[in-house]
Amino acid sequence: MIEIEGLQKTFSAGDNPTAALKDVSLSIKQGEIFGIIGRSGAGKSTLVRCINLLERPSAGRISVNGREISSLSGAALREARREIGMIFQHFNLLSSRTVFDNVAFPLELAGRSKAEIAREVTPLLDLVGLTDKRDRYPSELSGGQKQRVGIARALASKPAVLLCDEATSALDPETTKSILALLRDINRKLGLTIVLITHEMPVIKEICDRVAVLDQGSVVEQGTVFEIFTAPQAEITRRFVSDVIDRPLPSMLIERLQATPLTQGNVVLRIVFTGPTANSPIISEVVQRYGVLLNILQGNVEYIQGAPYGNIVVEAVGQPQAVQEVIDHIRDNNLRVEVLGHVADAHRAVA
Ligand SMILES: Nc1ncnc2c1ncn2[C@@H]1O[C@H](COP(=O)(O)OP(=O)(O)OP(=O)(O)O)[C@@H](O)[C@H]1O
Repeated sequence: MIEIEGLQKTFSAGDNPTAALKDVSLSIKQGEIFGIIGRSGAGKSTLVRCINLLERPSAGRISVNGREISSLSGAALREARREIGMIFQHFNLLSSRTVFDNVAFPLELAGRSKAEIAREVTPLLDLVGLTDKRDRYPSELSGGQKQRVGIARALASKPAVLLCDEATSALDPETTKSILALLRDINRKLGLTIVLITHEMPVIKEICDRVAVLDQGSVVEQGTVFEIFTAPQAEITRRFVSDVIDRPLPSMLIERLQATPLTQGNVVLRIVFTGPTANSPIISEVVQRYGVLLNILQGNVEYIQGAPYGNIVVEAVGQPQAVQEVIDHIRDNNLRVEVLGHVADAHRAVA
């Protein structure tokens, strides 16, 4: 649905040009929800604005729904833009127009008759759950309701693609969830391709199918949301992911944790179970086979795209040789295991 090849964007303000995008290539499939995550200044807004040509690329090619848009201008560009809806962090509604008239606005611009407009707008208000607010003004709506108007307005032109520029960043967590659920619903009902940019990993985890990580104008990593969460490669991706799924270690454990082995001590391990390994009975297996006790200090299971991701921290009580065999055994079974440190054996940790 969207093909981006070698996209570059340099802003030349004064003597210091800023390379906002450096050779970005992405391929976004029809019907998927594709997330683009990055820190502030990574180039996310510039990228999404290039997709509908609100910004002109300095180099590279962008095609949307089979049409190369990077070379279009005038009427051809306006026509191509109708295929690309957009919603914004601050909604960008017209304050002097009612909910109905905001949603009707793009249809009025396209010269549609009053009867046609009423026929199109009414089901859209129903879709976003705002039928009872049709005659209200934006100032009378909550943030979540305003974003619902923004979504209905974007859908009025029947776009093939919906671009979401930090669409939930101004909303509280509960409203964010309801807007994300609405976007997922629209994606499924209409088969709409959605590109969502955010700096919030929980948003990616909640609804995206695939994700690209943007850092300093370059895509440093991309993959399915499950791949990115369970096996992040780039350092920045690891940080984004650990903010969401690695619970901080309990302070009582951090205080006891030492970097080097102790003569009378035990090893603290983090074991990560993903996908098919999440249900394997590895803990009871190693306890029986190697005679090492695993005292669970912390544990949780997350569900990412419906697949389990388990993460437990254990204190391994046993002979060093046997503990090493446990680590090797866990690795041989394709689970991730990491030595977090060592603790004295005298007290048992409580999490
Ligand atoms: N119109 C502009 N003129 C000059 N520089 C710009 C312009 N727009 C963006 N930039 C620069 O391009 C870089 C990328 O900015 P961009 O807004 O795309 O980042 P972002 O990832 O969306 O950040 P944020 O999450 O803070 O919105 C930044 O260094 C920014 O200062």
